[in-house]
Amino acid sequence: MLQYTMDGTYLRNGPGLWDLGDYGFRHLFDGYATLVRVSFRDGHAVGAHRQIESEAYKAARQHGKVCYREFSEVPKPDSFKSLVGQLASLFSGNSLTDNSNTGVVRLGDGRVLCLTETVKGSIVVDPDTLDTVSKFEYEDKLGGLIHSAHPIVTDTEFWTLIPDLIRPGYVVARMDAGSNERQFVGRVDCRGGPAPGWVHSFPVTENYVVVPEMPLRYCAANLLRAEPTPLYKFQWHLESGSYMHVMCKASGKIVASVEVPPFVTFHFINAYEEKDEEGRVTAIIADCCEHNADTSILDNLRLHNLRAFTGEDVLTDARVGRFRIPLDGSPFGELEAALDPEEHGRGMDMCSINPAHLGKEYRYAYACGARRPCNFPNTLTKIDLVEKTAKNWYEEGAVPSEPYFVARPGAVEEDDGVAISMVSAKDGSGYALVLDAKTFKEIARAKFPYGLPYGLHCCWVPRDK
Ligand SMILES: CC1=C(/C=C/C(C)=C/C=C/C(C)=C/C=C/C=C(C)/C=C/C=O)C(C)(C)CCC1
Ligand SMILES: [Fe+2]
Repeated sequence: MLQYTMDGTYLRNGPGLWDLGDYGFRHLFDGYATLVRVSFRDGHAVGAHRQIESEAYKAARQHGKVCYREFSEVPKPDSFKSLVGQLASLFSGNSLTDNSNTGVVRLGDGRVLCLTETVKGSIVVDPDTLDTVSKFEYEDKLGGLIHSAHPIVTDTEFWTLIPDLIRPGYVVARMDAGSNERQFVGRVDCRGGPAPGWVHSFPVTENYVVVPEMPLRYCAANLLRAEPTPLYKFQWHLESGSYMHVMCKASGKIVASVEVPPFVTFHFINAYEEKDEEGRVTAIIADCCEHNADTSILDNLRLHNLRAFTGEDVLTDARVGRFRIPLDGSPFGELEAALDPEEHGRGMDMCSINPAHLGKEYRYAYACGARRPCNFPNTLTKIDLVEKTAKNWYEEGAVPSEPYFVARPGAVEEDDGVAISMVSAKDGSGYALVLDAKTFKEIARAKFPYGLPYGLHCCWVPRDK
C-alpha cells in the first residue's frame, strides 16, 4: 500500500509501429514513435497512447513506404539518384528521419520534448492529449545533424553532445530552461579512429561533463548504404582505442582524457566526483549499462530475434560498468563491474535513478535485468551499489520496460518513491506496474484494455507543475 497519492503523468516513448502495409521494419529502433501515458490521480490511473506525427511517420502513412533514413532502413529510390545527390541530401539532413522514437523529457519550462538521435527529430508534445505540438527548433548556429538521444535535463538547464563527423570530435553545449538556443561550451577532439564513437548518452557530475569515446564509431559509408550492415550505421574499431574525456562545465576545458578498456554502452546510469579528505576532487566515477565490449546486443534487438524465442539463452551478457577516471594526469582509467552481474542475471539496460542524485554520489539504480534463459531482458532490478546486491521482479513470460523512478513528494531517502514500468504480459495484454522502490514489491497494476508494443524511455510530469 502506498502511503500517499501519486498525482501526475507518466509518459513513455518508444518505437511502436513497425509495419507499413505489407512492409515490415527489421530492427526494434526503426519503428515509428508511439507515446504512452498513464495519468495517476486520486488513486486511479487513466491510460492512452498515440503515434507522434513526425514528417517521417506522416510520409510513410501517405505513401505506404519508408520515405526517410531511419535507424537501419533507407528509402528505396524511385528513380536513380546519383551518389552525389544522395550525399547532398544526407549531409543537408533532408533525407534523415525526424521519427522521435527514443526519449521523452520534461524541460525546466514545462515543455515536453520527444527525442531521437537526429537533431530534427526533437518534437514538442502535449502530455495531456499526446498531440504533436510542433518541431523544437534550436535557434542557434551550432548546427549538427545528430546528437545524443539523452540530453541531461534539470529544472534549469539542458546539456547535449553533438558528434562532429567531419573533424572527429564532440561539441558540448548547454541551453537554459525556457530557451531554444544552445550555447557552445567546449569541444573534445577524438583520440582514435576515423570518426567519433557513438554517443547515445553521456553522464555529468556537478562540475563536469563526461564525454565517452567508444570504439563503436559512426561510419559515413554505412550511413549511405541502402541495406543494413551488421553494425548498422556504425563500425567497430578496436584498434582505435577507447577513451573517456572530462570537461569542466564552467570553462569548457578538458581536465582529463584517459584511455580505458574497450566498452559498449548505450546508457550511462550516473556519475559523480570522488573526493579526498581535504575535499579535493581526485577522480570521476561514471557508471553505465555495459555490454562486455560486445556489439551483439544490436543484433539481439532485430525484430526477427525478438519475436522468435526458442527457449535458448541468447541474450548477451551485460553488467554495471564502473569507470574510474583519475584527475591527476594519469593516462589510464579503470573499468570494472560495480557488482557481480549474476545478481541481475547478466542482463542490464534501460536504467533510471532518483533525479535528486543526478551527478552526485548515489546508491540505487533501477534497470531491466535477466532471468535466463531469455532472448531479451525480462526482469526489473533494483541495484544497491553499496551492498553490491540486487532485488529482482519477475513474472513468467512478461517483458517489462524501463523501471522509471519517481520520488515521493517530500522524500528524503534516495529510494523513497516508486518505480513505474509498462509490462507486456505472456498473453499479449499490457499493464502499468507500480513497484515500491524500497522493497521492490508490487504496489499496484493498471491493466490496459489492449496489448502494448515494447517502449523505451520515460518521464514524469507532476500535476502541479
Ligand atoms: C535515424 C538515424 C540514426 C538513428 C539512431 C537511433 C534512432 C538510435 C536509437 C538508439 C536506441 C534506442 C538505443 C537503445 C538501446 C537499448 C538497449 C541496448 C537495450 C537493451 C536491452 O534492454 C543514426 C544512427 C544516428 C544515424 C543517422 C540516422
Ligand atoms: Fe536510450
